[in-house]
Amino acid sequence: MNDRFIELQGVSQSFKTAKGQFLALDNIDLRIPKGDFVALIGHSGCGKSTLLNLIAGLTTPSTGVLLCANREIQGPAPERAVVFQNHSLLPWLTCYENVYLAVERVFGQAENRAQLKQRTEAALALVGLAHAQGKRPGEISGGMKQRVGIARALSMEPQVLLMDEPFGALDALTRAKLQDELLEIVARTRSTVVMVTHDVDEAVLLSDRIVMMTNGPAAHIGEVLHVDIPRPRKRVELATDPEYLRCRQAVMDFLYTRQSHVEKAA
Ligand SMILES: Nc1ncnc2c1ncn2[C@@H]1O[C@H](COP(=O)(O)OP(=O)(O)OP(=O)(O)O)[C@@H](O)[C@H]1O
Repeated sequence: MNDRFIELQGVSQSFKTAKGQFLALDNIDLRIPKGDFVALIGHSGCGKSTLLNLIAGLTTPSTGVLLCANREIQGPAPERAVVFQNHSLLPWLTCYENVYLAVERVFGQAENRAQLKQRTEAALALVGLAHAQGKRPGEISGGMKQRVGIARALSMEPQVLLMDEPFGALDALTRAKLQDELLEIVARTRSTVVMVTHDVDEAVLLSDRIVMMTNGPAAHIGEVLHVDIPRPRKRVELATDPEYLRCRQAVMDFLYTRQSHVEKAA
């Protein structure tokens, strides 16, 4: 197994603000093995999205280097697909067309229309939306929209799935259902996943490792917790699982005892 599939070496990120330079992330070193599910957790404003955007290649670090599969990350690429909290679908296109657009961009040069159609339909079927492919985003629920976003990301056959609070805007029941679906999809696709979340239970349920970030400014990685719960994981059984409870307690302790939140202005 490639235990440094994604690697961050001495990564810092500062932003220019009206009050001068603001150091958001300070000297982050992190290795993510291929096939791992990693959650980034920390208080609001600590720099989770900043870190995810760097891995996505949407921004470049002020100092340090990021690598994916031994190559420097120098911009966005289909090998690293991103799912945002607000799905970011094009409202005038159907679910099918939203996914097809991504499929065409990645595979359009090499494949014919029938193959692209097959990829699009397979991605929508993977998230249980075969029946809704002709609907527009305005005609489906928030959970369905988020599924289309996930289908669009998976349709590109990314090596890495980057998710920024993908279920943050959903009600608790829909969220639980999508978490369970994501567990199944990731088991099938063996994707490497990096997910930003505020939710301790979500982090423990889904992850192999939980990267716990200190409060900013100059946030860094406080601790990395390994979650040794065998898969497949069943949420109902986990409620009394000693390893689940241990991990949950460790994250709560980090967040609410060792990093209790103090708002700091940027
Ligand atoms: N483009 C920018 N310019 C200036 N400051 C920024 C910029 N982007 C982020 N920041 C600052 O960097 C810090 C980290 O922001 P970031 O959005 O990464 O935090 P987060 O942990 O994802 O927060 P949340 O959980 O609330 O989404 C914050 O203080 C934020 O104000």
